[in-house]
This record gives sequence, C-alpha cells and structure tokens, in this order.
Amino acid sequence: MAHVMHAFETRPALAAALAERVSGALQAAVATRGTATLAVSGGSTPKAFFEALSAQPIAWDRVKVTLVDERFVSPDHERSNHKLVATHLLKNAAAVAEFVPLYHPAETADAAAAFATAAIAPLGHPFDVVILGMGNDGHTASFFPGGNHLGAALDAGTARCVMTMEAEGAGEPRLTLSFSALADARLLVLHIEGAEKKTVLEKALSGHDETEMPIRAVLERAATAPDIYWAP
Ligand SMILES: O=C1O[C@H](COP(=O)(O)O)[C@@H](O)[C@H](O)[C@H]1O
Repeated sequence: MAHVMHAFETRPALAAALAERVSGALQAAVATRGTATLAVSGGSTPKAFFEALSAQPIAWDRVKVTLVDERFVSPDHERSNHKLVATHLLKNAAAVAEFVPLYHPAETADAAAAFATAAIAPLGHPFDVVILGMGNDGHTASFFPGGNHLGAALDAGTARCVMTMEAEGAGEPRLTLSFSALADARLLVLHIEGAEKKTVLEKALSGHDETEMPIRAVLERAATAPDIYWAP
C-alpha cells in the first residue's frame, strides 16, 4: 500500500498542520454523519499535536475520542495514555468531547479488554481518524515484536476488538485495538518525530517481516494508505 509522506522543518509546524488536517476530517465527518470518531496514540510524541488540536474550532460535543492502545494502569498513573489525553487534548474547545477509555478497573487485563471491546463497539466503524505512533522497535499501537498476542492482533480476520498484549519491551500489560479496527480508518496517520524514528521507518519500508517490525502491517497492507507526518 502506498503511503504519503509529509515532512516538516519543525515539530511545531507539524503539530499545527496535523491539527488542521485532523480538524478538517472531523468536521467533515460531523457534517456528513452527525458525529465523528478519533482514535489517538499515547507515548511522548503527540503532546504538541494534542495541544494544537484541542484549540481547533470543531463541534467537539459531537466527537468521540478513544485510544489506539493503553497500558493496564489506572488513569492517574504517570504512564497512562488516558492521563496524557486528559492533560493535553481534552481541554480548551475539546473539553466537551466524549472520551471512551480502554482501561477499566477490572481484576485482569483480559477482563478490561472485554469491557473495552464492548465500550468501543457503539462508536461504529470505520473510525473517522486514527493517529498511530511508532516505537524505535517498530511497534505501533501495542503491536510489539515478540508480543504474546501479536499474530491475532495483526490478523486482518480478527474481529474488531480490544486485545491484551504482553511483551518484553512493553513494560506493563497492554490493551490494544486490533489491526482490523484501525487499518480502515477514513484518515490513517502515522505521526513520528526525530532522526532515529526516520531511520526506523526506512528500515521498516525496506523489509517485510511483520513479527520483526509490526509497523510493516500498517505500511504494507492497511486498507487505507497511511499519511506519514514527520519532523526532525
Ligand atoms: O508505548 C507506546 O509507544 C508508542 C510510541 O511512543 P513514543 O513515546 O515513541 O511517541 C505509542 O504510539 C503508543 O501509543 C504507546 O502506547
């Protein structure tokens, strides 16, 4: 699947341009269907983009926001992706958006994943916008190399769901949307920053083994061609 590369000179320029692009897609969705859905990544990269997006003049009360993946930690934990979104995105104009968490205070990650699968179902499909990140190990969402459920998570035939993932490089157990739930988004973005991530992307583009670099599943066979946003 071909991708479209958008390279920027600075990270603030990327954040502003991506916020405008996502804003346009969400506004179009609201105009067409009355509601819009947005699934975002966590990690360190999206903060400036979230801040820029939070100020966009969208009918945010019609927008439902969720995560592409989450750590199995409570929302007040410093590694919680929910906390990141609450702090940097669900503010300003976006404060009225509805947030659908993946984390649920269940006894096990598997039980939380079952709750989350039920919680995201009413959002409908495909998502209007999905923003993916990428780790230096080639993971995206929580599709980690060596992940215990990686095969099922990347299987296009797996029903749209939230699954658990454990992997050496993942830290705590993870909750992740399946590839099937992400890959047909109306707008599918891979947002990466820094020279190291560019090198990782080039490596991913030069091979085919998805178990080595799960991001390859998105780059090679997502139903929607990804738009890649990069800045040094
Ligand atoms: O663990 C995660 O990492 C990736 C990449 O994060 P970054 O800190 O390198 O930007 C992120 O996309 C994912 O949502 C997150 O859970």
